[in-house]
Amino acid sequence: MQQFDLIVIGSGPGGYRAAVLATLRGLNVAIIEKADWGGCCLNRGCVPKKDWHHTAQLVAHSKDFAERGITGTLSADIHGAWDHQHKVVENVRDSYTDYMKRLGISAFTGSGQFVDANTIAITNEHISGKNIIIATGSSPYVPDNYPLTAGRVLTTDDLFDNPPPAGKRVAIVGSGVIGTEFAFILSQLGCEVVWIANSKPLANSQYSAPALKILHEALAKLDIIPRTRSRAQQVEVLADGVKLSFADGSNETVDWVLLGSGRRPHTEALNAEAAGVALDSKGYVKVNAYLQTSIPHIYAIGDVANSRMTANQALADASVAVANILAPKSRKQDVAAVPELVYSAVELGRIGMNEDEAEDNELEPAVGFAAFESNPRALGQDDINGFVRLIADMDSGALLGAEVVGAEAGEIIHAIAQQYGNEDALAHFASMFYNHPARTEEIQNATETLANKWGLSKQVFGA
Ligand SMILES: Cc1cc2nc3c(=O)[nH]c(=O)nc-3n(C[C@H](O)[C@H](O)[C@H](O)COP(=O)(O)OP(=O)(O)OC[C@H]3O[C@@H](n4cnc5c(N)ncnc54)[C@H](O)[C@@H]3O)c2cc1C
Ligand SMILES: NC(=O)c1ccc[n+]([C@@H]2O[C@H](COP(=O)([O-])OP(=O)(O)OC[C@H]3O[C@@H](n4cnc5c(N)ncnc54)[C@H](O)[C@@H]3O)[C@@H](O)[C@H]2O)c1
Repeated sequence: MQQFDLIVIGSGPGGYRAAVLATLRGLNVAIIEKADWGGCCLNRGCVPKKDWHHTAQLVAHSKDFAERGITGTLSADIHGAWDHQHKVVENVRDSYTDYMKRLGISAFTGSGQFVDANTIAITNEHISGKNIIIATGSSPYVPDNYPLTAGRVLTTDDLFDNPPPAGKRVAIVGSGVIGTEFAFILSQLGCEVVWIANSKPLANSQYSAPALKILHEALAKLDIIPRTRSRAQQVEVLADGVKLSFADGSNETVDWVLLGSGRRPHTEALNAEAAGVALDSKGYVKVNAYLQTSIPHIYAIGDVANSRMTANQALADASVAVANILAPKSRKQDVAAVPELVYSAVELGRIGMNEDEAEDNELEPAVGFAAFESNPRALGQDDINGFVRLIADMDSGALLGAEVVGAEAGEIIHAIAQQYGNEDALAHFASMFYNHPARTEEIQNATETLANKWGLSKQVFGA
């Protein structure tokens, strides 16, 4: 039986990152994948979604092209967009597998199953590990009344696994992150979107009221048919479409349905009980602050262990787990320090606490604010929606959290994330040198409002 310092089960962002990092730090590593290398994020999540988001943005921005002296009309084709993301995904997957090979990581194809706390069975063989990381991700949740049907009722996994179905009228179900992102994306890719949502977009998120206002206004300008505060009671797959019936007697007939109804941790066929690994009541693998499961040398990371199901979290978890394998209990997970992003009609990013959480922690939040509406870069891009908002503690001047709304929020957030947790974050934002004109300059402007309007001059500019 082959012996390894570390066996990683699952090759999504969590598992892949853990395997690479552990190898770079000198461990002898095996990784097991039962489906596509790269997991949900690469094959059916972040990577193809961002490819489509870019296409959707090009279409959305083209409405302002005439003002820039660019003439002609643009139209989008979801099938062409699907082909594009497919090529990008294949390209990234090749580079992932090639890098693992070059690093000498032992890659096993098949389903990994615990035999005991150190042994994993894969199809016809057993391997043994001193440490094991469970990184088996999540699967889409399909409500009972939605009959999954090829070409008619789809999860996002189905949408990226096969070319899109025929027909332009699409019902999107759910107002969480997937619903909010795909309502925008599909509406720009030539679909007629009927959005079936129980609440307003991202109503259950930590984003502030000003952030949600900008998002809701931007979505309201699109040709989306909203069915807010409604849930389909009955869903019938017909020969030529899908009929959704509602409690008030009304109905909608569409060509196909896309579900954004949540995801569930994936532990199916893992046989976790053979190793003594405990799950919680919702099916997540139970972990402590060091990401150890109930068996100390077995760790769990990413979607399978954390209800904050993002690639960013899985990547962060991988660093924490590997640090603790190398030096036991040396690094705690800090969920608040991991940025979260949403890619819709506007980009939204956040990190740390919002004002409510700050108050719940008996802190007094001060808000530094700078909008993109007068930012020269944003004006030149015809895209002035959004702002940078910094939440600081009135007493200490510590940076408690931040929000970036608008174009490139997913890049700008890094300048803030880099300083999150540093005592002198505000002084750093005020004194660092910026590229001009750039959207990131609004971090400096927001910091200066903390000095001017909230009396944090000493913390921002020094004595
Ligand atoms: C449509 C969509 C868009 C998204 N966009 C973003 C985004 O923009 N930003 C972001 O941060 N997050 C995004 N996410 C979330 C992100 O994809 C997940 O949080 C992330 O992939 C979780 O990583 P993971 O490593 O925990 O698991 P996964 O990526 O789910 O990978 C787990 C892997 O383990 C394998 N596996 C499972 N069981 C076994 C077993 N027993 N043996 C062997 N292999 C096994 C699976 O086949 C899978 O490949 C998106 C998700 C979706 C669905
Ligand atoms: N940008 C990102 O980081 C990103 C992008 C996409 C997905 N994800 C992650 O993937 C996971 C899944 O996303 P999601 O949007 O599907 O989940 P979600 O939990 O954010 O939203 C689920 C939605 O489905 C609705 N819903 C639940 N049960 C239903 C039912 N029976 N009938 C109708 N509607 C129902 C809920 O009301 C809610 O609106 C999330 O954890 C999310 O964080 C992250």
